[in-house]
Amino acid sequence: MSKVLVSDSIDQAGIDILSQVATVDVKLGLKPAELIEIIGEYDALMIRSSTRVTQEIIEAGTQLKIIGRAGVGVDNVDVPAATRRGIVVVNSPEGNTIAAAEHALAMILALSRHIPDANASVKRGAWDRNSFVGAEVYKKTLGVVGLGKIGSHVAAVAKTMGMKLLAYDPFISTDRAEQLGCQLVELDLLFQQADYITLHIPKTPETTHLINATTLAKMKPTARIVNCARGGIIDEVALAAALKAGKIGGAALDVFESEPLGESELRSLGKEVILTPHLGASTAEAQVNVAIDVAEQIRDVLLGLPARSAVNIPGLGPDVLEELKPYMQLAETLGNLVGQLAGGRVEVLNIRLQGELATNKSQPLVVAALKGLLYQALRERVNYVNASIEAKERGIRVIETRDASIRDYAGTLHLEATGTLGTHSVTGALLGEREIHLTDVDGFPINVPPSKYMLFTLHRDMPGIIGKLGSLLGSFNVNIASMQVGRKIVRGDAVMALSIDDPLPEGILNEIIKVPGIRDAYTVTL
Ligand SMILES: NC(=O)C1=CN([C@@H]2O[C@H](COP(=O)(O)OP(=O)(O)OC[C@H]3O[C@@H](n4cnc5c(N)ncnc54)[C@H](O)[C@@H]3O)[C@@H](O)[C@H]2O)C=CC1
Ligand SMILES: O=C(O)CCC(=O)C(=O)O
Repeated sequence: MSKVLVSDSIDQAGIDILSQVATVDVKLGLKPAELIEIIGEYDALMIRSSTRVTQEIIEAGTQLKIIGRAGVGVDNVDVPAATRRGIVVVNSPEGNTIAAAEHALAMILALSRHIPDANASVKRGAWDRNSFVGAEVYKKTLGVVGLGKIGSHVAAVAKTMGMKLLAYDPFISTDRAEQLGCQLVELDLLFQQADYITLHIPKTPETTHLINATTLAKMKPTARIVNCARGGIIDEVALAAALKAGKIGGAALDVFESEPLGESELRSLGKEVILTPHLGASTAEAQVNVAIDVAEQIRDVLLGLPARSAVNIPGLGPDVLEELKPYMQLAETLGNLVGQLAGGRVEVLNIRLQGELATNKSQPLVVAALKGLLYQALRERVNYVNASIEAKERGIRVIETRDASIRDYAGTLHLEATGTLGTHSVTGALLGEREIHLTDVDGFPINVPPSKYMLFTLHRDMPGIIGKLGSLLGSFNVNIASMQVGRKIVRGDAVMALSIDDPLPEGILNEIIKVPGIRDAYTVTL
């Protein structure tokens, strides 16, 4: 049975799902060295934001197949290191969207009405109504930086509170922003005009210290800034200095450059600063959502199925996956077949995506073809995560072409592999919605479903040759399940594709190519 380690606190709903397929160990608060010590025993690791999954931990996780982050941000996982090792990293892109958006909105209102400090003063026994005069958000301008899932929900709710909305997100269309009632503007304008600024962007090299002394200086002296996205997007030293100097009006932070927050000037500031300990996703509802979402994906991967929200498999979102699944199988089979026909070391793989596959959405098929191509060399070590990297490291040049104009099938895939032993090609299509068919081998038209064991010959189309090959195989006790010849002209060159019930016995290929008229023979196992 598989083993899963849960190293951060996860809702029981997730543990119950994992327990259907694995032994689950919940070990909270492990030190990095302790995690390194035990991770080698586990097939999967499930975390929230406290565990830092470093390259060292990933390298010690020799059995790891999947790392599941019960939340959105995977910045606590060394994703490139996991990708290199073929480990799938999954998250829950939507499970805590509402929770995080509501926390940001709560921060905006709490800052405006000084709720935390007013509450603390009453609890201390005071009744001070003068120190906590607030400001209304109605008709004020909210600047939303990052109009993704969380930013969009914040914008939608803020709109209903009567706020004017500005947004900055270079990857969002003006139409989408307008639908949300936001005016898309440049960042400088947003900084200059906003009364409230709320950050909903990932932490990347471009967004690190996006809020710094220079950008803070552009804001209104009354501006209040909220960060429920990621620590490090704000330069905390510069923020504390700006608040002290009255250059901005207030700040509410849920996330910090280093967590837990250590010594910080921010702690010493007054009611203009609100600090929460990374609570954005901490609602009962969100924790059930993310735990179920990620546990289901871990369960699926441990059962050999694909994950729906893998962050390190390019272009393989749930909708794409559903649509492409049968074609992924086709691409992988063709990759495996052409790799075996080519033999030797493949140097160039030409992939032609035809018909309905001639769109950019078909990119995962290229990865699937590479996975198939590398299967003979790497077996289970190659997967959708690392296939492209492995191909690159082996110096395989991948050339993709797209051609929308075919007639016989909705979509076909054509793979041509050139290696140290020559060039071979295969084409395949789906019959109905799922049945894989080979429609061409080395330029000869055929129409056969692939089978586990196959034999291909290149021969001269002449009387008696099929009988001779049949007798030879019979003398080696090889049972033929089906056979088809593909030729372009009568009595010219031809290809024979045979499905056989068992692997071809050792040495028989040499006998086959001695049959007069047969020029070459290849055996493959799919
Ligand atoms: N405090 C907490 O507990 C939680 C924090 N988060 C964090 O909230 C952030 C947003 O999450 P989602 O809305 O789910 O992500 P998302 O991916 O749906 O949206 C992010 C948006 O940021 C935009 N963006 C990327 N780079 C940008 C840049 N340089 N400038 C402006 N916009 C940029 C993207 O185009 C996208 O629209 C993430 O950092 C996530 O980790 C998420 C959940 C809980
Ligand atoms: O797991 C948590 O509570 C943190 C959530 C978070 O920051 C995220 O989902 O990106």
